[in-house]
Amino acid sequence: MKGKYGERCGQSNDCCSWRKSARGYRSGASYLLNSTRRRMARGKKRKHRPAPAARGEAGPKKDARDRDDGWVDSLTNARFDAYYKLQGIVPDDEWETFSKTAATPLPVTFRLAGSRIIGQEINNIIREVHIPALSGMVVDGVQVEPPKVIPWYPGGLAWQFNIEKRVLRKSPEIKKFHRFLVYETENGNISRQEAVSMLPPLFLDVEPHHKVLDMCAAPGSKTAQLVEALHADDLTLGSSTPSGFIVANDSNHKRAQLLVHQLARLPTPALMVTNLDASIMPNLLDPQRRPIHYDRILCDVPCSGDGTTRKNPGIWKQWAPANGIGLHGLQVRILVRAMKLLDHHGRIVYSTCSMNPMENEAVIATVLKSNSDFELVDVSDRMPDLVRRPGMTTWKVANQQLEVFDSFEQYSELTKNKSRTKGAPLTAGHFPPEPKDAEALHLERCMRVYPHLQDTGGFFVAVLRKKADRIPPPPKPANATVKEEPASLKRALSAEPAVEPEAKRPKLDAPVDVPAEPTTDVAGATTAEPSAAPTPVSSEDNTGLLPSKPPKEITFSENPYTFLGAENEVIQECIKRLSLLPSFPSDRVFVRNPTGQAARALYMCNEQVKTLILTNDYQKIRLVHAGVKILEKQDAASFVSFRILEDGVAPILPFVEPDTIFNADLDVLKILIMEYYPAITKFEEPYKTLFEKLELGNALVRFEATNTPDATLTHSVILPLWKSGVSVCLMIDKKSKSALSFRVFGEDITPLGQKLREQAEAKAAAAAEDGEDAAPDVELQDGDAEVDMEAAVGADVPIEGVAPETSVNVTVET
Ligand SMILES: C[S@@+](CC[C@H](N)C(=O)[O-])C[C@H]1O[C@@H](n2cnc3c(N)ncnc32)[C@H](O)[C@@H]1O
Repeated sequence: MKGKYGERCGQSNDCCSWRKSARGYRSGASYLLNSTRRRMARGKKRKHRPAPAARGEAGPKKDARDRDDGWVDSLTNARFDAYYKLQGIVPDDEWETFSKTAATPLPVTFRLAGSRIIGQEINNIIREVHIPALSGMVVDGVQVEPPKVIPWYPGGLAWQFNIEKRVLRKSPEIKKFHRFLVYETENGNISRQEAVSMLPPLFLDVEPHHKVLDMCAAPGSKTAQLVEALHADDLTLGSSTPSGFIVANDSNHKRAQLLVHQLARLPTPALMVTNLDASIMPNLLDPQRRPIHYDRILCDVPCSGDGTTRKNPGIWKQWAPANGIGLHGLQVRILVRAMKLLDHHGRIVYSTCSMNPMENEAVIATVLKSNSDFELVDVSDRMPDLVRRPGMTTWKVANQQLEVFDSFEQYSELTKNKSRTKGAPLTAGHFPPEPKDAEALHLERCMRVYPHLQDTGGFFVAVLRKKADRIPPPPKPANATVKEEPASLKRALSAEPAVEPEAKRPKLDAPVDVPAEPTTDVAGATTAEPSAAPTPVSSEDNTGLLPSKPPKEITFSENPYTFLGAENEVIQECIKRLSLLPSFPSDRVFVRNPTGQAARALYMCNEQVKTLILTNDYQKIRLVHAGVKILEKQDAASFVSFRILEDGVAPILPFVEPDTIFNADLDVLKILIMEYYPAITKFEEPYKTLFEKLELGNALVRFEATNTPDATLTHSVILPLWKSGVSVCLMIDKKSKSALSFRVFGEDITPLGQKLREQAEAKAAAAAEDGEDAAPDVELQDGDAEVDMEAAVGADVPIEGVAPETSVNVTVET
């Protein structure tokens, strides 16, 4: 949140408020409104507190943006009000509701993620088990609203839930629902995401064969939706290999790593994660060294985030007109670069969580005026249940002091003798188009969503594509060499005239018409071996607000990507030991370490990602991740073998000799869930003998769909197992186990679940003895689940070095 505006967009849970816990980034799994309420309450307290001077204290050092004025008052900001009233973003008679809603906490929203089968199953559990249990409930005299389906989200797969911690503490049914949500979120089957943030990927219409670029992707909630769309044909996520791919990019290295971490919940061989400045995103090359053009590009750009005040009350304090003005330049450059990278028949979705026309329509108008090949797509017939307002066709341009300028010429005239104007300087691009131009641009085709329309955050979405009559006929057969782009093209978006004359461009705003172009050739390495020194990605500050400082992160120290090849002896060994079919795509398996040896983990990617890795220098494209980890070396006491990781089951399954997968029943599953390493003697026949006869090492076990009085498995699942001398171990992540346990047995019967229950019971008993109300159940909030589970597992030393892995998701047989 601190510092760069480019990183501050306020998409809260799915974006900037993912906080770092002791072990890493918190997962955002809290389903309570308490933290927001707490912050808001703190804001309210401050409001009534006398000023430090009045209390005889030295006041805090003031932030540069609220130094001058007294515009800010906890959950309101008079300048925000004045600015948006000036813009007339809502009719006068709606202002009150708009502004009140923008200052109240946001309801919790989530969507079913991952695969169709599991998504549907979990949705059914919500509908059939939890909604009835939560309906008609009254806590402390207050009627509790059960979760509601978000009406515009396809398939009824997204929900909204308004619940306070106070209420949760008092109701076992809500506690149970809360825990269910936490587990399924940890497991990647539910994504807690702000409702409006779900919109851009829906309008992008990604299909499994598409080449997709997500330019500003971290922390990745929208990329996750794109991954799901790419795998739309799968019943289980990852059970097919899409022919398309996704390049997910973020210029902030830490956030790019966070993106990798988040996307591990949705393992796909079709993913690449890069760490580049999107405004100068280099071309990836195909094997003929032609630039790749994408079918779909998402530009969810860094923004001031003033649509997220309901989740980030801090925005009230920081809000100032200069924020949007300063970001405009970077936003234009990112979108211009996207237009350059788009395939003729492709589409771009541009989005912000800001309501400011400077960051929205002014950006769209600027890029459309500079490139008449593009147009806004009319999507008004899509998602009819989504209440929205059309884009603004004109707006007011005001500086930090809310002085309004009629035109860029007037502004230039008034400021020409001033060596420095206060706040970010204005450019011609900030001003609305002439009415006649505005009509041709169809800015009304943009979409605006305001908080009060359907109890959400504020959001902006625009869909762009090339005009049909500007799409050139298909090219002649490709020439093997790439023609160097003429210098003029390197400087400008296209042959279109510049947006504004160079002389008029204020120095602090990066030029919109001359986006810094990368060199076309980023190729070079044909293997994963490093071939070039790390290249700085940008000399610009990525906030777009201030003159550039040297970028902090110019080094790149990722391991190379080395494809092993079918002849590799480790691959041969894996094929033999894991009973893989001859069709197993050995040529798409790679390792990531400096030596190129199959030392620990093996990864798999699809054909397209492989080609891109081999054709482009991974260092120059700053490739931080690709594909999915499928196999990992397991050092057992008597032998060393690779085992199939949980994430690897779906991609490997089509290549496993079917007869080697054995069936077991839910009693077996129960034992495998209740204990980490149950002794073989604990199983009834015929499984005891079956496990005894099983070869040491990796195995796959199938549990068929079953309905018994105590347990329900709605679809068949295949899970990895490890057989050691005297025990067997279900090799799935502890969170996956808990979630599976909840789904099948109705409660968490894992060792950790048992421990948490005992703790809760002990607390309740102690409280009862002291004559207090029953203590709350152990709560799993942001990050807590991870830490608790880790602690519990730490006590359970694995037999023969078999450690539960950290990946997620169960695999469904298709
Ligand atoms: C609005 S957030 C993206 C949210 C993301 N799409 C999601 O749904 O989770 C904007 C992101 O842009 C990144 N960013 C800022 N400047 C950038 C640039 N020049 N190029 C690429 N990414 C940039 C920030 O690090 C931040 O993660």
